[in-house]
Amino acid sequence: MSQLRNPVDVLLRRLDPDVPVPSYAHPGDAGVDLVTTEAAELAPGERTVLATGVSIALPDGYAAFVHPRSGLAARCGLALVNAPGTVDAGYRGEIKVIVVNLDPRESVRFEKYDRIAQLVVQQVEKVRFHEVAELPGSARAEGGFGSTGGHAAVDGSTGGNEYASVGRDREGQ
Ligand SMILES: O=c1ccn([C@H]2C[C@H](O)[C@@H](COP(=O)(O)OP(=O)(O)OP(=O)(O)O)O2)c(=O)[nH]1
Ligand SMILES: [Mg+2]
Repeated sequence: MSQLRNPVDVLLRRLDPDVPVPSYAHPGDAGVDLVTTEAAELAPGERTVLATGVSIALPDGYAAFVHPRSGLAARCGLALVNAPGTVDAGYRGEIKVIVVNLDPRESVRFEKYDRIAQLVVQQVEKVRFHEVAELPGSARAEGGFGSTGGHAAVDGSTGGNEYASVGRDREGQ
């Protein structure tokens, strides 16, 4: 693998000596894979919290985000309940992955040290909130939750149509 450009140094502790130190599979990758230290089987609809065997100390101003692996999502219907999970810079505990089997029929089985998620480290801004009585205007104003059209509103109404489907996004164009 070629050298990474200006990598950020992150201290990592292995809580299980057989867990690999996470590394990028390709130089341009955004995430490093995390493994699980426990075998598990998830029935359809079942969720569990899996240990990864690592804890980290991120520099201040950074956070790590636990993202799903798309291969597992596509093949097994595996999702992360809280995707993306947020690992705070000050968190020193073991990184955990909250998985759910969204497949309606098949169980998902993990063996020890299977790669189950990926960790993306990013810089995060800190903000100061200033309370005001009125916010400045904008083109979007308060429009949201489907205000640009093409799908059902969140209140359950279908905007005058008898059905709601993602396909209406295409039909409306
Ligand atoms: O997928 C995740 C999400 C979070 N965490 C850890 C790191 C994070 O710093 C801590 C707290 O996460 P979060 O703030 O999302 O959870 P909370 O329910 O708000 O807990 P807390 O009250 O401790 O902030 O839990 C994980 O290991 N995996
Ligand atoms: Mg929190």
